[in-house]
Amino acid sequence: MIVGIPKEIKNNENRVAITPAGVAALVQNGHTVRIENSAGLGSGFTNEDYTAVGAEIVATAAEAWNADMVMKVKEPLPSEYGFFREGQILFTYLHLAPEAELTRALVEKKVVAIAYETIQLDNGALPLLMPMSEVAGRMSVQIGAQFLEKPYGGKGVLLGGVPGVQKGEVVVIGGGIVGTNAAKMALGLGANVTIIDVNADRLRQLDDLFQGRVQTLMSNSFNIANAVKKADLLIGAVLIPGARAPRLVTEDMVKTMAPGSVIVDVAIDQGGSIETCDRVSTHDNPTYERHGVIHYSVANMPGAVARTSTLALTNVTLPYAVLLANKGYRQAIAENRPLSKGVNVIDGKVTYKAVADAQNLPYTPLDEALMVKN
Ligand SMILES: NC(=O)C1=CN([C@@H]2O[C@H](COP(=O)(O)OP(=O)(O)OC[C@H]3O[C@@H](n4cnc5c(N)ncnc54)[C@H](O)[C@@H]3O)[C@@H](O)[C@H]2O)C=CC1
Ligand SMILES: CC(=O)C(=O)O
Repeated sequence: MIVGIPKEIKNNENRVAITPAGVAALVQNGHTVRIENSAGLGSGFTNEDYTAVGAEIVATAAEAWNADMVMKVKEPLPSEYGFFREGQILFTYLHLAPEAELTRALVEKKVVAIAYETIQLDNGALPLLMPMSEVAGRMSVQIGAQFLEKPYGGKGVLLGGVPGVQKGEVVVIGGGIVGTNAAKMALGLGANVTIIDVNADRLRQLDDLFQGRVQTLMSNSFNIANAVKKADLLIGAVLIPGARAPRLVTEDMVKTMAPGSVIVDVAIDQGGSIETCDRVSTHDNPTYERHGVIHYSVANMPGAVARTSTLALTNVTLPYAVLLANKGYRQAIAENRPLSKGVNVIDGKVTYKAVADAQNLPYTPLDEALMVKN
């Protein structure tokens, strides 16, 4: 199989979908890997690092997209839709729920669109989302701490306080991977931390994990309103896999926050969990203000720490890429249930229910979509 690796084009997206170790594994399995010129530089990998293990370097995006399987990091942008072709495997983060235009293009071009973020183990874990959620969760606190500083427009609060002075209040909504990693960092800085989740068992686990050093709260609008009011730093970290993020923090709640407080809505890639996070921001221009509160809603946070993120991401994507390349998508998804959950669009049909529901499109179960072709 020919595997294509285009250079990422999203704002400040410095990650790349494959490392030299990944190229070596695919080449050893008899595949051809085409990498767009300088695609790895943002993560510290040169063309020579790739050619040394058998990759071909191609000059243009069109040549990298001319492949049986295209591996990327972020969702394709409109300038890339023209490269799609029928039956091509696209293996990347897609976050289709808030992306009507991209979903339409994948359906129309009959791409086999496999989303990293919906590959799911039988225990519910999302193994290809997890490492980037670890990164973004950890980053959310360092970013929040920076924007709380006066020169960055914040209220001038040090999250850890100092002896004799109140600590900062960090409120995290969603106690999964992002939320847990945010809490670890916030506790490390010495802040007071509250985690809100809808899953009572998860709250129990978090209480055990942090040995009572975080305040856990059940997610409901009463508890959220009270917590948001006192937050110096509010972090949005909820997820319902594949679905548009639930809007849990209303504009009225944001109005109760003190001026110069900071919101980091990590869940913006699924449409955002805070009503006033009404746009996706970029690393170039990451913040905007609503009701005196600084809002940060960058959808590719890990792209800023690309070396760490590329290594962490490709550790988990490579085994699935090798499986897809060796067996072809039909056999690979028939044999591997977690991988089959990653299939969002196939043969012009939306096969992930939460995506179909979010887009008001017909939903076709994967078995049915595959049967039609047989
Ligand atoms: N902006 C960025 O650069 C990045 C964004 N993300 C995004 O961060 C979000 C969170 O990801 P993970 O932590 O990996 O997900 P996760 O599945 O590990 O955790 C989500 C948590 O949200 C909770 N939840 C669901 N509905 C809720 C509600 N109504 N109230 C309170 N809690 C609720 C769940 O019980 C779960 O504990 C996702 O949208 C993910 O795509 C992840 C990495 C990078
Ligand atoms: C998860 C995701 O969308 C990212 O790492 O950019």
